[in-house]
Amino acid sequence: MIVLKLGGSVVTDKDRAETLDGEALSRAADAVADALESPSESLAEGLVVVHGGGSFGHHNASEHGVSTTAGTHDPAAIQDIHGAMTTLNAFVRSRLLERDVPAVPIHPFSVGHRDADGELHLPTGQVRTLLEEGFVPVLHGDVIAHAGEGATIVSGDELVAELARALEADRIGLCSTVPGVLDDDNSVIDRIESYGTVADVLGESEATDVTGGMAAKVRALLALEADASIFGLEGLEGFLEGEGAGTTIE
Ligand SMILES: Nc1ncnc2c1ncn2[C@@H]1O[C@H](COP(=O)(O)OP(=O)(O)OP(=O)(O)O)[C@@H](O)[C@H]1O
Ligand SMILES: C=C(C)CCOP(=O)(O)O
Repeated sequence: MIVLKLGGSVVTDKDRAETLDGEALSRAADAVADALESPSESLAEGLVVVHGGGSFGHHNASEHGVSTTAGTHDPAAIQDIHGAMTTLNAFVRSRLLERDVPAVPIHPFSVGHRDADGELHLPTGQVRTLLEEGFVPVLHGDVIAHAGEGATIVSGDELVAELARALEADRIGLCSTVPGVLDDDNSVIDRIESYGTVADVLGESEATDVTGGMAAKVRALLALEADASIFGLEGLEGFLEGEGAGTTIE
């Protein structure tokens, strides 16, 4: 099966609070729908979609001083962040449903937690069952219970890594606004095998982002068994059809 992340920076306008990039979201939804109509070998075993926050969630988290490690005990802050993310989740699912993709929601705040060491625990029995029943589960970066911290942020990238591990994904794709991981000359790096070789070019996101931008993505993906790809919207269709796209993280 395939775990696909639609970056928040792709499906939203990251510079304007709570604003969708409707055109980009439609393009992504079209690519998913087309691929599911004549699925490649790995896609035939199912697709889990995770989306990030973009201009939904990051602004709220930043305003409340909440990150992946700094938590809050304020229920209003949790409502703000979770509410923004569930709103975006409804938009993403409705675009997919309009194209007959059987998208259904899973909200990480309701099912997962971090322990006192910050490690993420995410039950996946419901994801597996929904996949087996022919659905496309759609998860999202969220606020999440955190022992000793109240609640912190879990990024879509962390969820992708956890789902890929637990469900033994065949392929993992992160669709972002960049065509891949870029080197000093802005050329796409083909393959990354270790963090050390690319650490100097990896940075944070250019927009408000509490979860670490490209550096955090590469770190999370390097820890996985299966190869993962980071690519732009133009690479999504090809990736879902089984082709290589953007940067491969081994
Ligand atoms: N070496 C690099 N190559 C490519 N992008 C980089 C690099 N270093 C930093 N970046 C930044 O990382 C961003 C991608 O990370 P970002 O977290 O914004 O993506 P996303 O997953 O699509 O969005 P979100 O986190 O909202 O879901 C790029 O837009 C770019 O600004
Ligand atoms: C900020 C929140 C709530 C979600 C972050 O998810 P990401 O955009 O995948 O990093």
